[in-house]
Amino acid sequence: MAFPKSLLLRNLLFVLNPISGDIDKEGLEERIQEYCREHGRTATFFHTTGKDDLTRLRQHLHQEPAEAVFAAGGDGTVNLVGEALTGTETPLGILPLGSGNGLSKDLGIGQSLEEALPLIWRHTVRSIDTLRVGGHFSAHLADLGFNALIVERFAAGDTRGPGAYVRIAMQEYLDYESAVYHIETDRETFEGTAFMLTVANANTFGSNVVINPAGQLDDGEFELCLIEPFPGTAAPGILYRLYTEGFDESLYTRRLCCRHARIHIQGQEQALVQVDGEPLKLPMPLEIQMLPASLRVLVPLPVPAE
Ligand SMILES: Nc1ncnc2c1ncn2[C@@H]1O[C@H](COP(=O)(O)OP(=O)(O)OP(=O)(O)O)[C@@H](O)[C@H]1O
Repeated sequence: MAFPKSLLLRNLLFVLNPISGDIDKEGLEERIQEYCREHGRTATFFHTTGKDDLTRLRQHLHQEPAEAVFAAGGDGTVNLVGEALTGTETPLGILPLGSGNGLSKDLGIGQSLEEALPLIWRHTVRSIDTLRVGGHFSAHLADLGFNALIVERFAAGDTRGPGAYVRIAMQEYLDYESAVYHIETDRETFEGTAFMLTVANANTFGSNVVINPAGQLDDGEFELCLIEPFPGTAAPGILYRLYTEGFDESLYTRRLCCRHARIHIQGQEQALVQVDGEPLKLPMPLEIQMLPASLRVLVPLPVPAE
């Protein structure tokens, strides 16, 4: 089997998020620097502040162009770097240092620094689709409804980790009222009540819930994955299917495949939408546009067949 050749990318910019994943980043720059030196690469660093990062990163790249830019953080950091690079030839690399790291998992990137660092010299390049959700860039998953609410509550709280997420979900589930969604896509119209609706460019949440098992990051399409209201007794079965790639097998799920969509929630002028892990309040209707093959990403070389 012939392997695609890795690109010779010498000048690498690393975008470091100091707070992502509650991970101690002491010594991280030195480690990256040292690894790059060993492999004949030059590493420079850009630190996120949580304010105006996109504008600052674009200015930085304009003044000091890099041959690849690595997001060293979680999905929010990947979203930032992805937006800055979309529509350019410069590839995005990921060092997964967040709490969920959803896109890196979907791209088959190793989850430890040790496993991910070799991407700087050993990789193949894949062009993936990206989305605009209500004008906001999304490379991974966005959603409305129950999960968006939990992401917002989680972001507002001061406890991190999967335990806090599950605790908030259990508390909110009891009082949660599903809304009526009106959806128009380039192929069909749907109207009905949904517990949550995920706009999926990719497959899997950072929590390993597979919301869109058949979706592909480079097929020029995205999926709207709906979970309809369900009785409490059905919850364990739905959860089981979500963790075992069985989304389409449930009585309470539905998937619409499309290239463009407009979503309206009955009685709401704005709604909570989580986009690549960030909770946002966006006006209705919500327009979703696809930018096919708009972002180049570095992914591990395929493993040779035995
Ligand atoms: N220096 C900083 N201080 C405070 N907040 C920051 C800083 N830099 C970035 N941020 C914020 O970090 C968030 C993005 O974090 P990111 O998603 O990368 O990590 P995570 O939430 O731990 O991981 P994941 O999304 O994979 O679960 C954004 O809301 C951004 O505004």
